[in-house]
Amino acid sequence: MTTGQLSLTQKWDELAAIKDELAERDWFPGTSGNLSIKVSTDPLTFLVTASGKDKRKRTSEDFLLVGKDSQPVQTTPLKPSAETVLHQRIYEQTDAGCSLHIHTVDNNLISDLYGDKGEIVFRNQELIKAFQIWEEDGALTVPIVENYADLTKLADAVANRIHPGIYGVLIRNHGITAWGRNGFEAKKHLEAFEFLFSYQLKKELLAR
Ligand SMILES: CSCCC(=O)C(=O)COP(=O)(O)O
Ligand SMILES: [Zn+2]
Repeated sequence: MTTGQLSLTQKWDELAAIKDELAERDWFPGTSGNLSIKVSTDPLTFLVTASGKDKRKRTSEDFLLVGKDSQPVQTTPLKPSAETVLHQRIYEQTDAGCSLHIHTVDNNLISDLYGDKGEIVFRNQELIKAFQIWEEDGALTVPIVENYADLTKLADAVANRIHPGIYGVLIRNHGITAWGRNGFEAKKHLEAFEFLFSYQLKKELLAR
């Protein structure tokens, strides 16, 4: 086995373990969601989930390796996730090593309730420290974009909202894509986002 193959196997196993953990949380309803992990930077290659699979199951066909143009690097019967181009743009614009996309009731509700504002901002929440925000008056912004059917347009909309300090973008009535420098950090960010969304929804319900 070459060093390249070893690294690919390690990345595969890392992404498979993350997929299992997110599945445990029931974060892949109806085959939704897609995950990726960067394998090389120059040229850009990353493992991404195959499209339309039940992401709760672990199989040898869960992921495939794609390149900069979101196309498979080798001939394969597998189709990359329909949303692979979003992962590609995130790797191109950030130092992300892993990108995670899930649909939950909480992230969909937040994306719709705050969609007209174009963002939701969290303050006075201990969990924003998961994003390295340590100041007492610190704030975490999560941009919200419309759910364009044209995936290139959607990827452009997401890419346009990526700036320093942004670690995830909500897609209205669709889901969230969150990233981090590696699998651990991407999952930490995703879990923190979902906690904050759930808190906000419960707070708003209690206030009614
Ligand atoms: C059934 S969910 C609709 C597609 C989607 O939004 C998604 O996250 C899953 O698409 P994929 O091609 O990655 O399976
Ligand atoms: Zn999706």
